[in-house]
Amino acid sequence: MRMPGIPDEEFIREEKIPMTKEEIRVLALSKAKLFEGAKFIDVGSGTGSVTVEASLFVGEKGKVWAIEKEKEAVQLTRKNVEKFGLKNVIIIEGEAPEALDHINETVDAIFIGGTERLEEIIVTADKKLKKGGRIVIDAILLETVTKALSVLNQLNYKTEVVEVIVAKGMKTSKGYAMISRNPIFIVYGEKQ
Ligand SMILES: C[S@@+](CC[C@H](N)C(=O)[O-])C[C@H]1O[C@@H](n2cnc3c(N)ncnc32)[C@H](O)[C@@H]1O
Repeated sequence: MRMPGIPDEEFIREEKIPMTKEEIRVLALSKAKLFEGAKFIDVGSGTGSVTVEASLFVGEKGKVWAIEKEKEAVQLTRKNVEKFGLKNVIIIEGEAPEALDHINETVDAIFIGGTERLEEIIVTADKKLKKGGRIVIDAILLETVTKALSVLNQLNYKTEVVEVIVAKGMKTSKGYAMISRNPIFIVYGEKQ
């Protein structure tokens, strides 16, 4: 088991594919309440950074599905999964919610970083989630936050939202300058 918090520099990156930043991954996976042996779905895997962190944390007895609709991002997820030598990851090229139908097991937590068609994704994700499991959504837009909360509340989830504002120190000749990371919202709900 490896705790989340891999430095961003350790991932293979591509400029046009956005990555969930290290500090946000740590918080989001903590809100997902992952544990060793857990089953986890990453919707909109992008670079694969969340998939990689989750895979290392749940370990060999756990399982991670990475869903991504863009071919280039799928390839990047695959490169990072290979770089970290992960054997418990299944990559699904396709668009959620339909791509979720390729998963024939119930899981312990679902992370949604790709928020196109969010409402439909949450409703389908709910059917794949065990009771007591969590759906965690990263959002930049206020509208995404209100939509996520509204759908989760309609499904009777116990919901929370946090706004995360992080600044990371950059070493300069005069000392450390704190450079802001984009603020982000993490919405999460627990299935009752
Ligand atoms: C903000 S990025 C995710 C970043 C990712 N967590 C990472 O760390 O690299 C959003 C990704 O979700 C994908 N996406 C958006 N909506 C999707 C959907 N409905 N189904 C599958 N992928 C989706 C986009 O193609 C994009 O790669």
